Amino acid sequence: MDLFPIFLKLAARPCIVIGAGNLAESKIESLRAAHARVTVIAPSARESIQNMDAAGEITWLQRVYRPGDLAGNFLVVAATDNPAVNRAVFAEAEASDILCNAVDDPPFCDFYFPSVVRRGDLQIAISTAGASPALAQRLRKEINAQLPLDLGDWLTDLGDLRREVVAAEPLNEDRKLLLHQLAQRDVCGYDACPSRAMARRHAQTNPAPLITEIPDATQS
Ligand SMILES: C[C@@]1(CC(=O)O)C2=NC(=C\c3[nH]c(c(CCC(=O)O)c3CC(=O)O)Cc3[nH]c(c(CC(=O)O)c3CCC(=O)O)/C=C3\N/C(=C\2)[C@@H](CCC(=O)O)[C@]3(C)CC(=O)O)/[C@H]1CCC(=O)O
Ligand SMILES: NC(=O)c1ccc[n+]([C@@H]2O[C@H](COP(=O)([O-])OP(=O)(O)OC[C@H]3O[C@@H](n4cnc5c(N)ncnc54)[C@H](O)[C@@H]3O)[C@@H](O)[C@H]2O)c1
Repeated sequence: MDLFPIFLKLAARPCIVIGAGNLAESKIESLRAAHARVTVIAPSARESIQNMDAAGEITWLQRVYRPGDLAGNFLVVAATDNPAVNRAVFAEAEASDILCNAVDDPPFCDFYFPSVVRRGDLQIAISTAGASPALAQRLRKEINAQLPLDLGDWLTDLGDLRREVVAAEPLNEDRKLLLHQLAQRDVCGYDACPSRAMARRHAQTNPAPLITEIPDATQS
């Protein structure tokens, strides 16, 4: 199956989860990690989900799903223990052009959840297109064991330094080469960081052109 891999910006987008059990919990957590605005509908909820509601982190509506509940949402996860309900949710989502994942029910999914290794802004998402979730999990564990725990902090510093370089140098081959070099070096947040010093020296040899006003064509 040829799936299209993308990383969605969900911040502040309304997303809805139907069901509030074991499977719903991990989906709610991953939606919240992307700062989605999450509503949960279920007659009963796990304690952790009740706590998120009490803390104002999500909105839990304590009742069964009703047709029409998906209106206004960007994405829905159907995670009840009743396949007929999950499929009714999928049917409403299809009719309303809302992206739907019916957990563990591939024909009723527009998208699948990947297995994810995360270090700050770095995310490695693994998909087997449903062929073997167990393999996706195994690969996650293997990759996770290989990646340093502080990779996310390093990436934050590298990203800050990259923004400095992009502001200081023009878009050309020299700048690209420098950015590849920096991605292989130690980078830290200190101003005296050797990689930052190197980048600043480089900017002197490859300076961005000064932005000048566009001449007014009517004045000659
Ligand atoms: C990646 C992960 C993300 C997540 O769930 O958030 C995920 N499943 C995970 C684990 C896992 N799921 C299952 C097992 C038991 C071992 C096995 O079956 O292999 C294990 C491992 C375990 O739990 O030990 C059972 C299972 N899963 C699906 C079916 C239905 C079917 O195959 O028809 C059944 C049979 C249900 C039954 O028997 O009733 C279907 C889907 N599961 C997916 C995602 C989507 C495709 C992902 C892909 O392959 O790319 C897809 C298509 C739809 C979806 O749900 O999005 C998460 C790993 C988290 C991690 O990293 O640890
Ligand atoms: N838990 C697992 O590891 C696992 C693995 C594979 C498949 N499954 C299947 O996935 C499904 C969900 O699993 P779970 O462990 O999260 O179940 P669960 O029993 O923990 O939670 C089910 C949730 O669905 C809600 N619900 C039931 N009917 C509803 C309705 N009409 N409207 C809204 N909410 C409703 C319940 O209130 C509850 O919050 C089950 O069918 C299960 O067999 C579970």
